[in-house]
Amino acid sequence: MPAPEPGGEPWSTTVRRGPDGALAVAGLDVRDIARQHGTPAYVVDEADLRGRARAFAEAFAAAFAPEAGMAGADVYYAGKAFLSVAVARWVHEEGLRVDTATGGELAVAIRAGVPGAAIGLHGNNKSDAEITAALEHGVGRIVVDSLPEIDQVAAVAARLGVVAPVMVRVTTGVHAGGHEFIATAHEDQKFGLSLTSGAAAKAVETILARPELDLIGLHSHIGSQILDLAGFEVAARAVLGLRADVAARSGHLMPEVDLGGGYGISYTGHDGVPPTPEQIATTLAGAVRRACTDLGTDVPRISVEPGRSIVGPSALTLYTVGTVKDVALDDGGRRTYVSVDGGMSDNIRPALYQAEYTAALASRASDAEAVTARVVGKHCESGDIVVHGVALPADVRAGDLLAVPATGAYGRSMASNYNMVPRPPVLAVRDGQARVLVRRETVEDLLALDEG
Ligand SMILES: Cc1ncc(COP(=O)(O)O)c(C=O)c1O
Ligand SMILES: N[C@@H](CCCC[NH3+])C(=O)O
Repeated sequence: MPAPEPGGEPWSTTVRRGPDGALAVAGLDVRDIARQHGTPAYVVDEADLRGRARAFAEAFAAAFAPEAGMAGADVYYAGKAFLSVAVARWVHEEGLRVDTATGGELAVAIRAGVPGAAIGLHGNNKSDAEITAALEHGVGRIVVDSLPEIDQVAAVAARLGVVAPVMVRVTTGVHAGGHEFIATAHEDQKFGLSLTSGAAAKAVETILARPELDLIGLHSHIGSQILDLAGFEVAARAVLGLRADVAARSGHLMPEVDLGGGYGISYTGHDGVPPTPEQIATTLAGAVRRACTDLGTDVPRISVEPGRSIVGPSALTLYTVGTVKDVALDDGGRRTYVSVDGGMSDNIRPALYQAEYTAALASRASDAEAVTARVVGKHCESGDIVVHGVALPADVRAGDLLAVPATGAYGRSMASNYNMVPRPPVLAVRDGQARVLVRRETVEDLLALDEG
């Protein structure tokens, strides 16, 4: 199938085709972007990203307002999807907090000036150094992921003379998401503490007995790239049930519950309709309200941690076409292999999750007939595929620019230097101007790490 025309998903909101058929992002022609900054490049549509962040902030503020009988909500942008100083600043300016999963992500949020109270720290294997950095910066919450971590956080808090605000990450058994490696709440995996085995309740009890720790709530994250909201409702009911049980046993009604991230997006325009922030917020608010009524508890303050749904649709990757090769298929058909100047080092998702993307000729119009094309990278690996199958004009040739939309999440953040390929820059475009958020790596950067 061909890529849908810009003006709708999976393109970011300001992408358009100009009069001569070339794509522009926020009014800037992709040929100018390529001339000024080279390819491959991740091109972030700043207004689009800010708009998505704002839409989440507004939708959750409305659905969880005290006037709606709720106790408020916080939206944490999950930095693992993509984090840079500018992006952390933008999302914070738009009313979001920042969720970090490592000391590195925490350092970016701190560098961006995000106040500690607006930062959360996750991780299934946090180091003492990461916990220390988080507590020294006064983070609003550390999400505890295992029983040994309770002593670890308590020891660091005691050393620093602070009380650490913690949540317990609960696995609810709800399995959702695009791929097994992406789903995170079923039992047989490394994250969180099981609800059914009693490990989560044990963690709660242990934390309540530690004066160095303040148990602010429970956390559930069920997976990623989820289009159907039903799993979130089931998980919400499960964690709210545990919260009510704990209150009945100990008298401590935790003030907060985090329902995680994981909202799906459109990658190809043919892969289902993603929920809007309003749909997500109202669905979750309804589920929380109903569950708390049934359980006879007050509603908690709710938080969520979307990453992909904020940054994913906001960026495209711009590549230059190199070799084009026609191959015969066993069924008698033909496939055109279009090689681009990047590949699995800038987007590992097709190789890792069989993720589907689409692509469009970006630097010109063509009325050539369409051929079935596979867009591949330049790495020494036959699985180095950027787009498994897409209709492209038959005259696609070396020097053309190709755009792959919806690469803002888990592209640059999971990029590698496989084959000593330097990682592409991240450019932000706004009002016809591009600026570098993260510069292009050079071979010299890579050689600088090599001590000989
Ligand atoms: C704990 C946690 N929160 C938030 C996210 C963000 O997920 P997504 O980018 O799918 O919204 C993830 C990743 O799936 C996660 O593991
Ligand atoms: N990195 C994954 C999702 C995992 C999200 C983090 N828990 C992706 O590209 O889809």
